[in-house]
Amino acid sequence: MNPFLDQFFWWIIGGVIACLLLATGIIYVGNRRGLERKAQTPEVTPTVPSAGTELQPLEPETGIEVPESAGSRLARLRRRLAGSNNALARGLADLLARDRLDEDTWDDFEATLISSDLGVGPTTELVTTLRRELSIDGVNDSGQAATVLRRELVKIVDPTMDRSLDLTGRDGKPAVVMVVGVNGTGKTTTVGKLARVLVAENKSVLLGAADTFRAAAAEQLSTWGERVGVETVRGEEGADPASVAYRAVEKGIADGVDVVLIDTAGRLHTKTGLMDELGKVKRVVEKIAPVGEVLLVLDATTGQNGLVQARIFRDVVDVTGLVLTKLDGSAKGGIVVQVQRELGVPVKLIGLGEGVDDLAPFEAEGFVTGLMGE
Ligand SMILES: Nc1nc2c(ncn2[C@@H]2O[C@H](COP(=O)(O)OP(=O)(O)OP(=O)(O)O)[C@@H](O)[C@H]2O)c(=O)[nH]1
Repeated sequence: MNPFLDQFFWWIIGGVIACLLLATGIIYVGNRRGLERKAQTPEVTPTVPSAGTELQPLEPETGIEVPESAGSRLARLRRRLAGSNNALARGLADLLARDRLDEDTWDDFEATLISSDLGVGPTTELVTTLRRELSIDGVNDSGQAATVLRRELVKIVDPTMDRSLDLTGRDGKPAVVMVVGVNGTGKTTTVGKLARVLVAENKSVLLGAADTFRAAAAEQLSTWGERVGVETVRGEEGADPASVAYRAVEKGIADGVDVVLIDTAGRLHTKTGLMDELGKVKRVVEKIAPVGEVLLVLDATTGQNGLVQARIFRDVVDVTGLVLTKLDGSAKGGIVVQVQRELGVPVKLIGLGEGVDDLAPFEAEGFVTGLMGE
């Protein structure tokens, strides 16, 4: 063969092999990046609604979800609370089904209430009142006892407390709601769920990701917002949370939104520096708009520890309302009474699951129905 053609032939072969190697390399690197991205993707609150949650319709043109309407959400969550298979409901039902209310029954009854985190004080008070009421009326029948118990429980949960959220902005400025609490109690999830509730009520909302401590938190919050067409103001990781909160409220004022919801970083109530930082976030925001609500998120499953946290948060940021999360499947609902008494602040919202619309306003009657498993 002509040596020139021979050389040309080998150049072509070499070129083809080089191209193949290059292509394989590109595919390999691409796949690796994809896998790495997947591994780094923050743990976002599940987008799959929990059992019983109706699928949310999408607005066809924007891809934005339309949150569940208030009526349907409340009916569904009431059913969940009432039907929740919690130990207290079972315990009370079991006691009330007994033929006679003797001393042993009362002791078991007291133990059941204490194990639900109702606290020794409220339990003793409740049992004393019940025994007195039942003996005055000569009731020894479990059906009637249930009626009296229900009434007394509602009384100690206190239906007279004002549980409405202050969502009226002052001087034409947006209402500002700050959400605080220790790590992992459900702050970001609550802010996301609350944004959905407000959007469903036709309010314009802006989110402030003042949790600059955990990079994934801002991402998680933005995801919640994007799903319902709500913007999120974010800062760099490690940025001053007070400045992010300030910028969010500033933008909220400029955009004329109804409500700015500020998510803050989870912090241990025992860390003085972090608690001071939280006080600063509130003070800085209040330079431009009053903070109408400071919601303290407590995990219902943490029991007594929740009380200790609540006291310290109250002292630092003047808590105006409590959000009790993870009440689904928790037998510790009695904590509602203790924490309200301790702080003199009402439980305003309850979290009843990981589903996107599993947040309900708290109301004494419905809650007691749930406790009694009715
Ligand atoms: N079962 C149940 N899980 C909940 C509820 N609310 C929140 N969670 C879950 O609790 C976990 C923590 O929620 P987050 O919202 O990330 O908590 P956070 O307080 O913002 O966490 P940090 O930013 O680390 O302080 C998530 O897995 C949520 O899905 C609830 O009402 N019920």
